[in-house]
Amino acid sequence: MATHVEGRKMFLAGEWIDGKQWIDVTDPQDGSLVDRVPAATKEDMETCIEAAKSGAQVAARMPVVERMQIIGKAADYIETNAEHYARTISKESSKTIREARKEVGRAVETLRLSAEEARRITGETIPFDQSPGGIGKVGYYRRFPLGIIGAITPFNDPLNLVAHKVGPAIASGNAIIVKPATVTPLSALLLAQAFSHAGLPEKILSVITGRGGEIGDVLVEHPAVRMISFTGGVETGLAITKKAGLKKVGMELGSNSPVIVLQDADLEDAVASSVSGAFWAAGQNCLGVQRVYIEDPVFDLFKERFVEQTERYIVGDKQSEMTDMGPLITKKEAKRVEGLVQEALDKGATLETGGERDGAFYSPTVLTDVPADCTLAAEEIFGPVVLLYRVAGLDEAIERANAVDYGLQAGIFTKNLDHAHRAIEELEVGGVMINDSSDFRIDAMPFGGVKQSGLGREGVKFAIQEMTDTKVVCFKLG
Ligand SMILES: NC(=O)c1ccc[n+]([C@@H]2O[C@H](COP(=O)([O-])OP(=O)(O)OC[C@H]3O[C@@H](n4cnc5c(N)ncnc54)[C@H](O)[C@@H]3O)[C@@H](O)[C@H]2O)c1
Ligand SMILES: O=C[C@H](O)CS(=O)(=O)O
Repeated sequence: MATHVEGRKMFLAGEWIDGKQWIDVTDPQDGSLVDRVPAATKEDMETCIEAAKSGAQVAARMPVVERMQIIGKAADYIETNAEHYARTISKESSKTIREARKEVGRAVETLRLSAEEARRITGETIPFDQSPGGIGKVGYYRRFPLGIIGAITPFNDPLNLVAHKVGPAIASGNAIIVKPATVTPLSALLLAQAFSHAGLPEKILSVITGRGGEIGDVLVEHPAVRMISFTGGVETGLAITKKAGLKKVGMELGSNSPVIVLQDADLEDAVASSVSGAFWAAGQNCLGVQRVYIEDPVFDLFKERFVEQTERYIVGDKQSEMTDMGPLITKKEAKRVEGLVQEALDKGATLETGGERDGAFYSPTVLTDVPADCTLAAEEIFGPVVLLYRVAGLDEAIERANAVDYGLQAGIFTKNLDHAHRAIEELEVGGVMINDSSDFRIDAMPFGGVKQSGLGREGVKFAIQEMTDTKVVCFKLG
């Protein structure tokens, strides 16, 4: 039943603003109307940026203790209202209520880390007399906020990945303008609500809802915006970097994550971890396990156990405590994934399980014998599909794992330390998980990819470094 909704307001520079036009936010599992948000105009974005100019001055002058208190209060607010936040994530996105609750917990952690790291934004003294010209001089450097951060975020983690930008920005004395994913804006608006409740001064934070290209370009191209912090697909990332001009860009992009399972692995552990990593958030996970390279002697047993566990997944109503996996974000996305699988089957791949679509739902799918020229072998699937490959040994596994344009994170299951260290050295990724799948992250660790998976690093302390510049000070002694 369509619920009557008043429509949310967007958060422009500390004020809740109605829209002149609206965008429906619908539940991907049944198309029901969840809420409406304003369709911001280019003029709204211009207004936002103008307000952020003074917001940036206020933010930079905020004492660290005040930043810590406000961020901490926002975290408390979310924690107190955790179930409401989780229900909102689960209704507007693909996540089951269980997955959504975990995201809320992580967002609280991300904010608490941001409050902590606000007190650790330090510089250091530099011994200038290490050079002849520096004799009689002393000095140091400090870190200063960039000013205005533009943040553009994806649909799949609609709260925590916004917190990963807003928390560090405020901790480091910046103003920040968030353009959340068009299809999942509600969680970002709830984050703004938490900061509004926490007493964040006006004009420091804006959450402006609307379509990416229309208002995104204004944010990306405006010279007063000193960094674009983007999380999303590589095509969008490339479009943004071409338009951004002379400003910092942080790019957290796509992947096609590999996992290696050697014959000495704890097979049950490898299966359980890889199944979870493959189907979390219906595979709409930048760290999702997409390719598994299994050493020949254990391939058949691994495949048998992997398919068994996959077929136990309960797919259905996101709001049910029993459900393991929900829908993709739209029926169109489910059809895209269906087409990728069909292409592989047409080219000779074997369907071990799954391969069925029902509206926006696509069943957890396992393929083997996938030819190298299939799109899903090299590109990001971003859906609940995983490819199993038989390999002769570690050499072949590493070579094939690296043979794609992405490089976010990888996993390897082995008890052999030499093999683990070889994987650490030779896998072309931003993170290697030993005896875990690629799908592992804590919010404090440096996070990001190489090759087409991104530029720069997030993870609270590392995002703060990206969102600040050093300033050197030198005193010539009398
Ligand atoms: N590396 C990471 O940390 C990470 C995390 C989550 C998701 N992702 C990636 O994000 C992708 C899925 O998310 P998505 O479908 O929301 O990505 P997307 O690129 O379609 O959209 C991301 C954001 O960009 C906006 N946007 C779209 N076109 C734009 C334009 N021309 N100018 C400015 N903004 C524009 C969208 O409105 C949205 O807010 C996947 O590739 C996934 O791997 C990466
Ligand atoms: O989709 C990619 C996310 O960044 C992975 S996580 O949810 O932050 O672990």
